[in-house]
Amino acid sequence: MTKAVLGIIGGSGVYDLPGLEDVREERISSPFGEPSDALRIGRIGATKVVFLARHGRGHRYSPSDINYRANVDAMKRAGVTDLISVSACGSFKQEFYPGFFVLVDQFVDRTHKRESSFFGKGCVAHVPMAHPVGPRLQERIAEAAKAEGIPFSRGGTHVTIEGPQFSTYAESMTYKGLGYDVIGMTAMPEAKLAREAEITYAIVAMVTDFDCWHPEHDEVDVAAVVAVAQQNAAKVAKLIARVARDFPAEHEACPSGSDRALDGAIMTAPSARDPELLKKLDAVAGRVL
Ligand SMILES: CSC[C@H]1O[C@H](OP(=O)(O)O)[C@H](O)[C@@H]1O
Ligand SMILES: Nc1ncnc2[nH]cnc12
Repeated sequence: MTKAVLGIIGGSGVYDLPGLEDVREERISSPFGEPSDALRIGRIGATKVVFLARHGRGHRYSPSDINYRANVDAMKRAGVTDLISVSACGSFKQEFYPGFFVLVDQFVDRTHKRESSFFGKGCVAHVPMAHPVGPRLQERIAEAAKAEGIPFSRGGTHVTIEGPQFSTYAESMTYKGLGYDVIGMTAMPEAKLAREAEITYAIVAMVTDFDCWHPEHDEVDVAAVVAVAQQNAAKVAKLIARVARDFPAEHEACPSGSDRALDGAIMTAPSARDPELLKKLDAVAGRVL
């Protein structure tokens, strides 16, 4: 039995988690580098909750500069079993308007400048990613959104671009034509790393704009994103508080196998493994190493 600990990574406009009680700050150092900020560790109801501002407080890190590995590793070290990512995104669908929450369950990774695995030379692993979002965790978010009267939809594909620039019109039309639902700059490699760390992952994609494809809306800019993200912050806090209050004491087994993702995933023979890398993997892969 594993005690459930809920992790929250807050994105643009979400640098704190109102409602978190008995809070202490902890700077967790990771062998993969510096997390974006100190973890804020507290509780909501009976659930232990660990909050991290993805870009750091004051929004210091651009999507390409965030140390995603350190962030996820720090969450793992803090005991997080279930991770909810809160992320601002552009929309490719008329019905996903600014203020709407999309509980996406698929990702297309178009990033190219980020460390996207804890594993590598001296310890090679391949985890399954077909179903990157934990359906039970997502169900809990959906139930909470319903109870709080927040307009949301379940399912959808998120394309993660490198940024930091927003997309060109041609890119935007291409993603829309491919049937993608929303666009952001941070969901990948976060979701991949959570899977490698055997943390169940779900994402609340908060629509802030229509990117630049929509004939009746101005192209996206930071002011528009920030204005909507700030309006959404209170809704997000209510949503997370509800999820946390209703969270089970013990981690629920994930139907996608996220909590057992490393079973059989490591290819490198024990005799060929690099002891230095194994040391760094103590938290992420300690269960199987
Ligand atoms: C401020 S606009 C672009 C920025 O906002 C989103 O951040 P996050 O996913 O952390 O909420 C987007 O991915 C970009 O990083
Ligand atoms: N249109 C957009 N493209 C990429 N990231 C975003 N974050 C918020 N809106 C976005």
